[in-house]
Amino acid sequence: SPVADEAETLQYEYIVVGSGAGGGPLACRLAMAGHTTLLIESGNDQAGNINISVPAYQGVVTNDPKIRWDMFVNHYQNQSRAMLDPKFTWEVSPFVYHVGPNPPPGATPLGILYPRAGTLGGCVTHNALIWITPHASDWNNIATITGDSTWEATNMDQYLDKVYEWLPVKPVSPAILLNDLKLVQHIAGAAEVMGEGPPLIGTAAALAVTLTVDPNSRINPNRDSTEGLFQVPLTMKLGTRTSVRDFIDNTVASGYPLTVRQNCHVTKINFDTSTPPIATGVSFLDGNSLFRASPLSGGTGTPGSATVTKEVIISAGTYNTPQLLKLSGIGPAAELESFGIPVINNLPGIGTNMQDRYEIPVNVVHGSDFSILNGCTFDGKPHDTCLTTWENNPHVFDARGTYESDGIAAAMIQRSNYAANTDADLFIFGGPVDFTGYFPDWNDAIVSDHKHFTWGTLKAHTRNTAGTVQLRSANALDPAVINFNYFDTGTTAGGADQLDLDAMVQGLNQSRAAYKAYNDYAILGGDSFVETEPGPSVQSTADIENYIKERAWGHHASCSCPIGADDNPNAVLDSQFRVRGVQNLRVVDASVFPAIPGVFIQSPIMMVSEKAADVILNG
Ligand SMILES: Cc1cc2nc3c(=O)[nH]c(=O)nc-3n(C[C@H](O)[C@H](O)[C@H](O)COP(=O)(O)OP(=O)(O)OC[C@H]3O[C@@H](n4cnc5c(N)ncnc54)[C@H](O)[C@@H]3O)c2cc1C
Repeated sequence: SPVADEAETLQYEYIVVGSGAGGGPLACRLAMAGHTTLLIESGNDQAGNINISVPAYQGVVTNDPKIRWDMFVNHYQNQSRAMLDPKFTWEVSPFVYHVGPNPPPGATPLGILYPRAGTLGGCVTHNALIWITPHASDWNNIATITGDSTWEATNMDQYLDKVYEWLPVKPVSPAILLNDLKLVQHIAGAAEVMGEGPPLIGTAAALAVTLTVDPNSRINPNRDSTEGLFQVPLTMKLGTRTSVRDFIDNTVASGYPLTVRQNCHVTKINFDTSTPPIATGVSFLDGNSLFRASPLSGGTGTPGSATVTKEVIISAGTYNTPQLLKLSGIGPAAELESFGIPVINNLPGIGTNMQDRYEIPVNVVHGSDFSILNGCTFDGKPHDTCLTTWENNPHVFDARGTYESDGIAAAMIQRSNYAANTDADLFIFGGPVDFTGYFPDWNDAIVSDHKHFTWGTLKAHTRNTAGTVQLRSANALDPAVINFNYFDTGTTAGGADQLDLDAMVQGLNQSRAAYKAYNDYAILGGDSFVETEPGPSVQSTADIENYIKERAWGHHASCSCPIGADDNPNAVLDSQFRVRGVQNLRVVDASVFPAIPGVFIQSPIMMVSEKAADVILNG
């Protein structure tokens, strides 16, 4: 990259801030169309880092100091209530944490860890690789709200085709999963409660067929409402994570006019003084790991700036995009003024409407190990024989073994009795891990032994729109203050909180039913287990509800700069991603959705990224 004292001469047609699911593909498309494009990324490219490549290291990679941003969020603003969650975390000294009650004297309460990635490719470089495409209703809803028919699902389908031009998707081979008969027994139990009970004789063969059933099927007209047991498609190629960062690297290597400026944190969008104001470029700080959520932070960086002849596009993610807009003078006037930030445009919706899914596990512990995890230490050391197997074998006949899986074996997809429409709204994933959500070193805890199994419910189309992103200070290197305002402290109109809770209870009960059905397949030889989460004492609906309210988490935060109708004062963007009230400025990432889409979020974000490229290039 050019050095800082040349920065004043940096000029491009487009600047894209943030290289994740939203910004990465868009920057590539703009450059592939021949436009000089500057893609600015606070982190750097981790090419060659084994943690980003091995699918089974999806937990490990979230803890890699070169990549991770430790964001802490509030599920509840009332701290006594928040501390009921055993995942509640305290800071003992910088980046040294205490998790749970009884912190050491002087520790500072932080909240709940929300892993984020500051690296090329953004959170897609550290995520769990799961690829589930959105529901048609997600797109049709945006078309209805905005009156822009290009958002209709039938039109959006072309953008999925565009994503598949560069993104390979492949499920874990059933052969790898079916080697472990105890695992097979759990999958058989789930198949039974989903009404697909495999015959007792030939169970493994019957399940092998089930595990080829694609939840993203584009030939099933009823796909969005189809229930059952499914394979889990992953963004990988030849048993290796492949994703947005590969698209970016390939675009640069192909000679398109894409400049990636790494280790560069954008602090402000610059505007001229016309009416309406026109975005002219950005100010930034060059330096490694500057953002203070990075455990490697501490530097102050070298200032610089760049200008555009066409547009600035902000793709810094659900938390950082509203923060950057506010720091630049676009946002709720009172909040900006309280930090001494001159108001360019009073847009009250920025940093509001934030949404997430709710997730909750039912975990059990067996007396003996899952054999699929034999030799897997998840630490990259020489004794990690699963890594050796993954490294030393080509991707033929499933020879790379367990590590070409992300640890999730299968998923029950179900429509709860509380869904707002016909879409299946529960995704209940199962695997041989002890997963209870995110907290420091969660990646070690989930595999600290090889005896646990998790069925985890993920609730799609949640109704809570009460999340906020607010400035902590006027310093761009300070993380924002994030409040989700869960359940009864959030959206309650029409019983919204209770409907989400009811659906979660149903998912939890369905998980327990799958464990019960496990026993019907004892012929496979799996040993017995004891429930560890929520645990045998949590049985009444009231107790289950309390458990969910205390411990639920999410990891698809979105909707904090929503697209909306022209007459909606809280709409931040128009239907073409343009920030209202200013010119030459768009937002393209997880924050653009008015309502949280689909079941997993990376696919709708990448489809939005492809749509934005089309809108920008073709009007
Ligand atoms: C642990 C975990 C697992 C997940 N697993 C899955 C999964 O399996 N499937 C799925 O669909 N979704 C998953 N997700 C969610 C999904 O990966 C993210 O929601 C998605 O990547 C968000 O995309 P984005 O473009 O909005 O933001 P990001 O991917 O976060 O990208 C934003 C980028 O902007 C950069 N940036 C931010 N601020 C600045 C600035 N001021 N200057 C310069 N650069 C900046 C950041 O470094 C980052 O690279 C997971 C999330 C987590 C936390």
